[in-house]
Amino acid sequence: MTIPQYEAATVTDRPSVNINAPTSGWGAQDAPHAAGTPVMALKDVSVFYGTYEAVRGTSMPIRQNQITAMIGPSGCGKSTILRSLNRMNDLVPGARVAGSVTYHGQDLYAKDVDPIQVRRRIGMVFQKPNPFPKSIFDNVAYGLRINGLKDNLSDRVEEALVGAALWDEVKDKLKMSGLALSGGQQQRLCIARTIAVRPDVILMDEPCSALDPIATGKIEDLMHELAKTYTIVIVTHNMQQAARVSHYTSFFTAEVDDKQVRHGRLVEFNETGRIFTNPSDKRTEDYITGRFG
Ligand SMILES: Nc1ncnc2c1ncn2[C@@H]1O[C@H](COP(=O)(O)OP(=O)(O)OP(=O)(O)O)[C@@H](O)[C@H]1O
Repeated sequence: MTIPQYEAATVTDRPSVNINAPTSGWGAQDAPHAAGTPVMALKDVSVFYGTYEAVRGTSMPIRQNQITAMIGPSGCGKSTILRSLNRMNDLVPGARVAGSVTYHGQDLYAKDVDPIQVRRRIGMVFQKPNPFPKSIFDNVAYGLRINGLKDNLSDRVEEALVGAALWDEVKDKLKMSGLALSGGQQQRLCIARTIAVRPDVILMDEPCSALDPIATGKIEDLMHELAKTYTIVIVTHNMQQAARVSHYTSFFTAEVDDKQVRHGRLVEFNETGRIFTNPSDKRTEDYITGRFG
């Protein structure tokens, strides 16, 4: 396995962020670090569903204001690892995370860390656009209201819709149901809902797989814009998409053990240009050249 080393010290030595402290500002403002420094780090992370070890031994950094893509064949544990980054696996009965996931140097899984605050700082956009059956305005205001961020609600909703490149299309119909929008607009509405609470990191689980090429292009353009403010991790089945949008890429595969059980493994993590032009591992090369997967 080829995983270039990175300096964990750059994460752990940095000033601490109190994950549990509710904030009304940008998460990144709490820890104004230069683009490219690791904001999160996985070290030897394995995720279990009951006794089944779905992914084993994953180590990689997630760098500030960069887009990190996770690619690999179906069932190799990309979504499982993505969900471990904001404790979404806590919601799956029997799921357990071993190893260390840190956010600004703090253990995300420490007993005193509040998973609700974790998910506010590390937001998530899902594969299928999932607006609530509420108005466009209320969809975006939802997270603000439940986090008690009720000041300047209209301004914040507008700011989020502008940030999600949806404002011009919906500014005259904010009371219309979010469900009445097109699929691509719904996904941008979900992105607006996610950024309204000003997270630090945005996790995206195949955000374009239900969208047509034009809507996909808009989300990809938006990701470039969002990366100026946020750190983004995206799971994608689409290698061209990973090559187009991401700065770093991790390639996962599934290994079969002696008992014929499949376990996801991170094969290679590197700058996206390297992964797609000069991968270190033969398995990565075979995958990106379409020889398997
Ligand atoms: N809730 C769950 N309970 C039990 N096993 C699960 C659960 N979720 C995922 N798995 C298993 O964990 C392994 C990794 O699944 P995961 O969805 O993370 O892979 P993936 O690489 O994201 O796949 P895909 O690209 O098809 O979405 C698979 O064997 C899957 O069946």
